[in-house]
Amino acid sequence: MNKVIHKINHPKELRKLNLADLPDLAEDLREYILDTLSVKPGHLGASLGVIELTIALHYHFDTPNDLLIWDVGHQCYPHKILTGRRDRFESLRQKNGISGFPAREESEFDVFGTGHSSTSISAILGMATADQINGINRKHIAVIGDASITSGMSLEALNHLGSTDLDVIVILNNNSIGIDPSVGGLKNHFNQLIDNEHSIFEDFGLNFLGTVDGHDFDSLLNAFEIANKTKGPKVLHVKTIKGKGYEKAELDQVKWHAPGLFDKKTGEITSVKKSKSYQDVFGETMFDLLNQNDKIIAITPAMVTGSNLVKCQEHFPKRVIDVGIAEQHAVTFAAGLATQNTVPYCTIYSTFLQRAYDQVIHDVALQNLPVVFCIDRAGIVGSDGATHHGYFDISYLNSIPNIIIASPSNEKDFKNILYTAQFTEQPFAIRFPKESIETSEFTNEYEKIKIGKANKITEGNTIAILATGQFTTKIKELIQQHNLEEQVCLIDFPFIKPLDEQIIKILTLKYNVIATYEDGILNGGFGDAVLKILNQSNYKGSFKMNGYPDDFITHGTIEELYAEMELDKNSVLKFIQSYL
Ligand SMILES: Cc1ncc(C[n+]2csc(CCOP(=O)(O)OP(=O)(O)O)c2C)c(N)n1
Ligand SMILES: CC(=O)[C@@H](O)[C@H](O)COP(=O)(O)O
Ligand SMILES: [Mg+2]
Repeated sequence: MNKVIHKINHPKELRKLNLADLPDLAEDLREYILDTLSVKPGHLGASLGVIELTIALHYHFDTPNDLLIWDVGHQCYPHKILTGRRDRFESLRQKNGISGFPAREESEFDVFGTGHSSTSISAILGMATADQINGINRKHIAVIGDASITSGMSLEALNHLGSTDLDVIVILNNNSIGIDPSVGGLKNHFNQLIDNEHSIFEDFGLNFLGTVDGHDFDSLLNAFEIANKTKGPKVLHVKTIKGKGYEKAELDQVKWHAPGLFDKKTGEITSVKKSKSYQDVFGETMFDLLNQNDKIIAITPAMVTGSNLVKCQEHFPKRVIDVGIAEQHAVTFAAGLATQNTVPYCTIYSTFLQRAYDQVIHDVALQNLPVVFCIDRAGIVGSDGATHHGYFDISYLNSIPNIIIASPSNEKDFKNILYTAQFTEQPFAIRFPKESIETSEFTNEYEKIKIGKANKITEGNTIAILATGQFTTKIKELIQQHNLEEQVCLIDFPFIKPLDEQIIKILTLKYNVIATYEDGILNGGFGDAVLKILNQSNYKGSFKMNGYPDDFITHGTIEELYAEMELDKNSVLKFIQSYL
């Protein structure tokens, strides 16, 4: 307990340390983060890379009065530990524990909630503008990574910032990598940035303060002194190493971005892979499709590994394109591809696709272009929490004309839907969760699936349940486990749009109880679409919609969060039994 880290409950105490104590504090922080993350999985590499930077920032600036924002926020663990959350750090990303990202409701030091990249410069500029209007004089600092600063929002904010006289400090934390190796023309520019050479930042109208070693306290603190004396908006280029101080994490920065459970001593990653996942099926199938049809092009906005496209990219380097953290660009880039006799599969996590909503409408659906959207992490994602759950994609896509929305519940359907999508002449969205998948015999004989058709799984007489995606799987297992085949009529909807209206109308003639299950927010979702048909059919029975409430869902395990929303298997069973 006599370590330096145990003396710091607030940056005020940090600022009392001698400069010579800071390396020891950095060592303590590194060990503490490694010890914790080895048993409580989270984002490791980025946090290890900013330990010295974090200490120097809280040492030099008067936080929380001076405002500090961490872009993406996955690198905020040293920040959280130094700002009064050391003893809660072991609850990281767990239910009722601290979030894995900065969160305003969690601490006055978390001045802006992050999780999606490239928001920090816009937000800090907003804060600095407000302070100028309110006559408040303090420092405004945004820390943003080399991949995140190339995103559209960041460039929009830099352009605006350059037109102001605000004393904002943008710290570019350049470790030359995103989750995967960063891409784009600016990467080389950043890596060639040295002190007195012209930089792109001056073109934006910003002061460029030069390049410093982000692991050297003297260089950092000296640079902050210069920043304080430099009027107007400025950029400091800080070079860091992702995973700094833990050899395995430095050597394999992609894997150690978020390694899961690991043995700190041996560096062995001990997380056990569960059964086959939707992501496994997606990666396998995309490989087949790219192999079968040389017009197919897979696009990912900086999530090659997360979207399971590494093998595809190795084999088809010209047709698996990482556009960087640029979801809006990814969608309209796909739209352009679709106009010229190629078949784009635009692969974006549900939560990140939110950033490209207008592009889906204006550039794809309005022109009825055949872009295939592979929407991964649809539904609850677990410990990443509210900023990363795929809540809204059913709702936000359901209201767009021309678009097909598919939601497969098993391996065979998933493969055949991905296969079928290449032949359709309109926008085609396929959503799938971060879950294990119901495997099916598949002889690699792909076949076209009938779009819009629902499938009857069981023919029970008492209650009709209409489900989609992973809820069909869950409920099918429940019916089998509890021998409810006679009571429950389960209908699987591999397509949410167009909806199989005919089967719904037939159900209204036979069942007094109809229910829907979907892994998405109920506002404007699958259940709402079914309700519209029931109303048109003048259905008099009882109808119950099951899905996410009109709220934001926090972090925890997927099972815990579904139990909280009464969408876990026990709750579904109770629901069914209440009608028997
Ligand atoms: C809008 C958005 N797209 C994608 C992601 C997924 N993501 C999280 S961290 C990351 C890479 C960030 O790289 P960089 O900005 O260089 O920061 P570093 O991890 O190197 O500190 C990505 C793509 C995200 N959080 N937000
Ligand atoms: C910080 C960030 O946004 C990504 O690292 C995200 O957490 C990836 O999610 P998966 O772990 O589900 O790929
Ligand atoms: Mg980086």
